[in-house]
Amino acid sequence: MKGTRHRTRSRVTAPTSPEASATSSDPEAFWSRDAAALLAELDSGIQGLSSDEAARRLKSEGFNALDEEPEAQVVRLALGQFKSPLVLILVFGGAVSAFLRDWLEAAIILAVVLGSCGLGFLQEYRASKAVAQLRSRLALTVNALRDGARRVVPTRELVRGDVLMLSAGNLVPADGIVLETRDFLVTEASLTGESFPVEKQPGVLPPGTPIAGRTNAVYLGTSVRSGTATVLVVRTGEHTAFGAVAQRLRAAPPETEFTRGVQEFGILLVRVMVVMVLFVLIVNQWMGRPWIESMLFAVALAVGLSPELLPAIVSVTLSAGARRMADRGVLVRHLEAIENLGSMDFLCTDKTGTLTEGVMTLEAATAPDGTASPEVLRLAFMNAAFETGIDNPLDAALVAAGAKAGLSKAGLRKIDEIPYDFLRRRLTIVLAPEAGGAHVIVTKGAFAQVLATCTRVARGGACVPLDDEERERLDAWFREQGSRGFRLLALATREVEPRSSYAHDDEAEMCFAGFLLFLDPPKATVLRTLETLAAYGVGIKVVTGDNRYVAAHVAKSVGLDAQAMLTGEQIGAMKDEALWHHAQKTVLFVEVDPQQKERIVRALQHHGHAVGYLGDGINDAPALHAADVGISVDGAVDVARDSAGVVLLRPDLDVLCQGVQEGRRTFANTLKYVSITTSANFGNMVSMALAAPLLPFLPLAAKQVLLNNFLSDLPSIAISSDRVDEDRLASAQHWDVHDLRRYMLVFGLTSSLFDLLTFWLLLKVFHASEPLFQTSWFVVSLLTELAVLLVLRTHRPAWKSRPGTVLWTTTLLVAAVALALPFIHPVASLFGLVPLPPGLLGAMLIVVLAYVAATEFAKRRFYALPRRRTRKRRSKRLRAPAPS
Ligand SMILES: Nc1ncnc2c1ncn2[C@@H]1O[C@H](COP(=O)(O)OP(=O)(O)OP(=O)(O)O)[C@@H](O)[C@H]1O
Ligand SMILES: [Mg+2]
Repeated sequence: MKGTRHRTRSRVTAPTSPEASATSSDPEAFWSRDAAALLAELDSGIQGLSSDEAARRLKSEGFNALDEEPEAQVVRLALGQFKSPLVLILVFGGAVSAFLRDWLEAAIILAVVLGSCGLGFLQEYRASKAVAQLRSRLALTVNALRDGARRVVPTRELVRGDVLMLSAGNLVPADGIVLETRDFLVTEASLTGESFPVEKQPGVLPPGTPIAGRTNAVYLGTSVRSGTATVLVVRTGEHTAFGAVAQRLRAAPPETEFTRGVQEFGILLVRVMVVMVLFVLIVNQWMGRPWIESMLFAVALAVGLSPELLPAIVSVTLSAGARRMADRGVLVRHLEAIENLGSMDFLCTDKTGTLTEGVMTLEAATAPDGTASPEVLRLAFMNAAFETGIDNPLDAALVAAGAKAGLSKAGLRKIDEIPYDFLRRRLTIVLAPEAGGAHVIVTKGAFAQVLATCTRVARGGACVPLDDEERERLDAWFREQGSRGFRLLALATREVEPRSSYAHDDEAEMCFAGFLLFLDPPKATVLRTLETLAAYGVGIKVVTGDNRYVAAHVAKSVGLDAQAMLTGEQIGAMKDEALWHHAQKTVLFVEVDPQQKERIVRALQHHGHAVGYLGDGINDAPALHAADVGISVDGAVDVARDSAGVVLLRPDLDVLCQGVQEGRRTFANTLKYVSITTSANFGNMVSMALAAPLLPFLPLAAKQVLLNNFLSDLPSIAISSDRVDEDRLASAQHWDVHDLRRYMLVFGLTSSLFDLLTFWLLLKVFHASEPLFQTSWFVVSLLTELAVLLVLRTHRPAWKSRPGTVLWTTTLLVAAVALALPFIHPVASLFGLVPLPPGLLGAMLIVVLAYVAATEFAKRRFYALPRRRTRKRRSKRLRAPAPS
């Protein structure tokens, strides 16, 4: 199932030909133009625009954004309310009444249609507003040159002619041409489908170059994998290559397990409805009733069965959940993510910043033998201070420690930089004295990866050959410090003859200079949080690029089993089948690269688990994307935040526990609405269909059906804020249409049984006339629908679970209206209701009470039974075929 979803997504993001639209909207093919000419044409310069000019352009060109105009959104939402065939049927019914000059009937139908559409619209509109507001709190920014200085500018406010500085982890915010690059690799999978990063360099290309070959241009929707670049913005917003595609994408949002569940369920309902409506129509015809009246009745029935507020309820419930989560510091970017958060049963997490504080301090800079070394500190400081890649806590700690020791960049010049990447796991800076002289290559990085470049080792101020014995000694020291909880980097250097540029193969024949020891202690609260998550049935797995020793130390100190470990090397050697098997049992995945992080997530999903992934780096992006719910933190790089469905405003796992709870609560309430209203409606349908041939008249007039339906919907809306029992929050929940069908049958038919009893009482005992019969049933069916809501909202005995305040107050209110309506004069006669004699009313109330008791009993049986069944279904899930 997960596989399908992913396929949908990747298809959605890999359009066939953005090419055509890109060239047709702008024939000038900017990749074939000289950078200087483009700058001149866009009236810009290497220093960027002035802020006045940028403001002027923003006014005339519009925002650099692909979102819909607010007005268009309102119209789409409003029209969406009439999309349902049921509403159309109803409108048709109203038109027929009008044609027959039955103005009152027509007006009532129209009022009900507008009433429920209006209600649906209002709720959905508020929900979408809330989501938009939440999203805007995560607005992206970019470094741009304005007034000749580097400024942080919201990407929405970029205009043609802006000059940007992009670095690893950034999302490319517009289309443009690169003016200057440094090992600048861009992932363009969203545009070209190519998953390997492409290197970009300034240049001029033939106009006919296809988009995948335009190595001098960058495009909105792609992301920077490594290195840095200066970029001139040439096209923004809808004029970008991605903009043209995004128009098409908006029509088809990605399908999730949740939306698919809702759809499947809708189809089931439509089927039941068609059968019943036909049955009613045929029977009424056969009994020779006036056809207009019976058609209106059938139509009203159809409307009655459909949970027409479902879309509104789902979005209201989810957005109410989203708002509550936002108050607790969890921002939801896609509403469906809430449901997925609630169903998550494995959480994979990065180490730094989630399990640990994420604020590194440099504890020591040592020579290879472990003695303190100011020279190693100096070199490490230079490496970190000249580095221009993504901001990271290791480099920040080195810069801070160096500054504290009085070091500065003065007197040195950077010749070149070989940026950090997740496969090499090292970062190289080439330095030279301002005054001139030999170049020094300074490399720092993960121990094994730095040692691999070394053939010599520093000893007593000189470099001596590195033999096996010395390697063994270094390794032993590294292991020892790691197990003590130190995060460790190695440093190596080499002097070379001056050259203008350097490449990867210059990281060779280096001299091992020493170690850098950092401390990043585990968070104080993590232990408790992990225990809470475990109590919720969420298993924790740590997935880190860091080395096994320090990872094991951290894992142990937060109470995880550090024995169950797999290394990146082992995973690399494993076939997928083997990984499926091992991933479940492993707690600690160490020394893994970004692709392996993704493989681990997929391996867990293969067994039917709903997997959450918590991470903050570019190296986490593929895994975040693959996970059922990607979770990132506010300070994360753009790419990670953009791949995530949920963003934690505080980098604190405790917030996450609350998020899981909130997700489960939201999901439980949505499910309550769906299961309760459909079983109640289903019961009513069956009763009416059966009653049609048995009764001398229609059990309810069409307008009464509609009013009844409208009134019973009111408390349903309050379900979104209902309380949820503790025991329902204790385990992950899944959408299950089979269960729903069974639910609908059991409780629907229970209600039908009592409806038939009511019919019998009314006809045979009270010999009720048509208006009296209809009024009684109007009141009874409304009261039973309300009562059943209070019974079925909990798995416990109804009296042992308190409903939410809004829910019980609206329920009482509507019940009062139901009882009073037949006595309120003009309204009652408008809807054909008559006052009920006390004896009849009493009898009806007894029926309602008996019905409530029966439902309570049926509920007990229903939830007592399925324990065995649940386990069976779960194991079926486990055996589900492989997602690919
Ligand atoms: N700026 C840097 N300079 C040099 N080496 C680095 C730098 N950043 C990371 N490394 C090395 O690469 C290793 C892997 O880092 P990476 O950021 O890929 O891990 P991660 O999976 O994000 O780990 P974590 O779980 O700690 O966040 C680090 O342990 C470190 O040895
Ligand atoms: Mg990380």
